Amino acid sequence: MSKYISYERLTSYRQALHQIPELGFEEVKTQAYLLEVIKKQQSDFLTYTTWKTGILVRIEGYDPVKTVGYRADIDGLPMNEDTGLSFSSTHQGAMHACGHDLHMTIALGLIEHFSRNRPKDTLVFIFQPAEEGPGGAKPMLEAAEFKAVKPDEIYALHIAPELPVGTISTKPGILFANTSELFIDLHGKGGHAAFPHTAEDMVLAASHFVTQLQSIVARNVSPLDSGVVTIGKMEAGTKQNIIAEHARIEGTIRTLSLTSMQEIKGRIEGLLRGVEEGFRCQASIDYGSNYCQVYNDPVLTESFMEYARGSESVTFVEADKAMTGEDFGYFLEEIPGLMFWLGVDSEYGLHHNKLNPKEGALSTAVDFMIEYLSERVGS
Ligand SMILES: CC(=O)N[C@@H](CCC[C@H](N)C(=O)O)C(=O)O
Repeated sequence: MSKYISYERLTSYRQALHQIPELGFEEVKTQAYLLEVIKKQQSDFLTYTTWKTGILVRIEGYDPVKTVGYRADIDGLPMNEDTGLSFSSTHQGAMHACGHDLHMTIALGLIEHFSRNRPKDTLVFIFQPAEEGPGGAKPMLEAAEFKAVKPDEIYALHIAPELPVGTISTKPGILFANTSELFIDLHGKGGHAAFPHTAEDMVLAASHFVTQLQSIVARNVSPLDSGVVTIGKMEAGTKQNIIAEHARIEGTIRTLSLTSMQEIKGRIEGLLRGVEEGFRCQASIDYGSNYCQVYNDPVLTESFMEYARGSESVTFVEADKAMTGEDFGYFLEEIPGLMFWLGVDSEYGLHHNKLNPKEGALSTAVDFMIEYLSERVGS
């Protein structure tokens, strides 16, 4: 139960949004739903603009000297939901498996509160598309629509399935890693399964390459540093009795420093040259989109943590760094602020097709952020 907003309304927003997950920059129904709720607020001091499939909502303070921002990401992931929930995704091949349905709902709850309780300073709520890829934060920051409402400080949260409901967690400095997507194509001469000596097998080449990749973090990244190279998708061949002429490997690289990112990319390119030579094929590499680290402003974060420790609405736990990526890092490059984890207690984690966050976390986040933002903007 929320102290400030109807819990039934919060869960109805969340369940409606959960049913219509859309991929990055395709969030058309999501944007329409959010606009429908925003337009219902009937506030004289609330205005909004759209940018691509995103929305910027401004609640003008009654005596403003600064603007405080709150960002929610709005896209889903390309996967089939397997939760069995009555409000499961109605979009085949798409799911809110990273909690953005909760992120949006919490922002709607905050908008509802502050559009009825006018703050002294101005608030801006940012519904940002394409966090999972190709990245909406960077182009949004460059857009005139964003520059017109650019906040002086900014906040965001991310659900944490492993933390209990009622808990929030963060730390000053680096919270999330630098990321780079990774797309590799291998092309060779295909052929008949019965005549392997006349062809170059891209299934075999790709398999060797993926195995070799594991040596990079184990043997090339300092044990005192951190790195991740994960391959999440591999496709090759067309039929069981045809030697594959093409393989595609898709993954992601995560590091805590840009130097390690460059080193890992250099090693991947070196190993690929070996695969080209060893398996008589041609390789191409595309790094897709890259996100900078999420670096929480030390001063704001220390004061946020002190506030959270004294709050009756939450239990605060200091966080460790995580190798997750978030394009909220681009907002933090330009605007002081922070991101924090919100406990949602799900047996299955982020990016799992059975992820099932507990909805009680909506009240925790809405109540805590109403109280914290009220401190920041005055009432
Ligand atoms: C919080 C979270 O899960 N974020 C995503 C961000 C995706 C980054 C990029 N598209 C990539 O895959 O490298 C994550 O996977 O950490």
